[in-house]
Amino acid sequence: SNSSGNNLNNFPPGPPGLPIVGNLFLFATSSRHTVLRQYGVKFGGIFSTITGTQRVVWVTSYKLFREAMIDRTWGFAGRPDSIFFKDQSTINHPGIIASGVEESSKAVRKFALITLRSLGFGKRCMQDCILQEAENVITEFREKKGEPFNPRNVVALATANVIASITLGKTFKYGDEGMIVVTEKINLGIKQILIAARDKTFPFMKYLPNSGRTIMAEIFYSIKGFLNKIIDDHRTTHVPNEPRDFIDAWLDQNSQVDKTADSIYSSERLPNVLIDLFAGGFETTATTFQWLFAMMLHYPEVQKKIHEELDRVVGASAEVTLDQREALVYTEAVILETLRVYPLIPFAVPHQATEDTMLGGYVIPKGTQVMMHLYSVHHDPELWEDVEDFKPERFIKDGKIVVPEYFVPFGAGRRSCIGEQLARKELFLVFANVLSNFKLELPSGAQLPSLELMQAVVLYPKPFDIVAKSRK
Ligand code: HEM
Repeated sequence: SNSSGNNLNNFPPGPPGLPIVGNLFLFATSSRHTVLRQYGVKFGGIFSTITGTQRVVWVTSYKLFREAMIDRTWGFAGRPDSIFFKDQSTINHPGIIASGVEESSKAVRKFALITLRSLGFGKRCMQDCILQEAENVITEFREKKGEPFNPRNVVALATANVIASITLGKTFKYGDEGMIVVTEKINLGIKQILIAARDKTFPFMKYLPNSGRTIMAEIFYSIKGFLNKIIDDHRTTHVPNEPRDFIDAWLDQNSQVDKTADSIYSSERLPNVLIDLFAGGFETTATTFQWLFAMMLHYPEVQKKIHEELDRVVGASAEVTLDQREALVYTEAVILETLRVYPLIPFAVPHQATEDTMLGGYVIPKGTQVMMHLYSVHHDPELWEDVEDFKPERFIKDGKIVVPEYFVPFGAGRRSCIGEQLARKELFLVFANVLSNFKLELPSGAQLPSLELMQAVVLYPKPFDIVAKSRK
């Protein structure tokens, strides 16, 4: 097989580009998701762009997304080196998000998936951790006493704490060193990714001082220092085979399952895996809450229906738990519809062809970066009726939730999100309990939250304030 990456005889065509900057202009526009979708329609669900020296293939139709992620199994399960910041540690001991398809990486991903699931049923039950954080959110909202506030920081802390309790066995308060590390530093790192990767896209840039790389190196150093202290504490308090959290589970796996000197469950790898759990799970979930709140302000009739359902199923005073999830059909449908309209990682995490692989009749050479434009799939008028409307009912059939296979906010296949179950439980428990306690309103005189999509790896809304009126 041709692995040189130069086999362009049967490569997907694309819009014409300008020299050097190529199709970079495409991504400068704030409506870039609409632009990408339109190119997808024009070129039949797959096209290519050029930025600097890099050719990128874009998949926009569900049919080809499915072919790439499901039918081709490992064919597109790689990750391009260029877009991630890598130092010696992440190259030799990769975490999860940027790792390739070596057996060790597959094993670590599988271990993380199984461990997240089993911790959910264990002593430190996932539901208890989440309900504790929902309680904190409600307390914070109540303390605003009906004054306008930006809900972002409150839900961000709650979301970070859910992951912190499952992985590190502890939670944080505002201003804690830990809170700053897990929310601000890891986030700053995500934002620096693109800057740090510049010199791969434009090779001449490696001769310029690259502040992105320096900042990333510093960020990683301080995050790891912090995590290693927590890991050391675990080593002294850890009881074998009674994992309290993800770190304990890792230590068990290292000492009992894999005794080899170069264990894949090594101390060097653990902080990199933990960082990826925060990087994958924090901003995504926190931002979904912001979109949910924005929807409540935009569609008061939707909020009214949720309140009616909560009052009918749960009653006025009780706490909402997972036992009621199946009965709270409309509330669940609102969460699904929000994720449809605002898929938080609109082009998933970049993929890479692991070998020359067929897709849509084209040959995608080994090493090519391939992007799955989830946003296009979720906004395809041939799949979704009244595609531009916010319509939770589309997920309800005969009084039950029905999720079509082309609903893919978590991706699909070998590299799909490992936090989906956790995220969906968290979104449900926190959102339902907040709405059970409050009616969310627009501050008087304020404009409705903007629904414009900010330009970033994650789909952020512009900041907005809400008023939380107590219902109890
Ligand atoms: C609303 C919440 C979330 C959304 C929308 C979301 C979405 C996604 C998407 C689209 C991907 C990339 C799939 C691909 O590359 O094709 C992904 C990967 C990932 N997510 Fe999530 N995610 C969410 C929450 C979480 C949570 C709570 C965690 C962890 C506890 C998590 C951990 C990860 C990890 C580790 C990966 C990388 C998997 C891999 O590379 O093999 N995510 N997520």
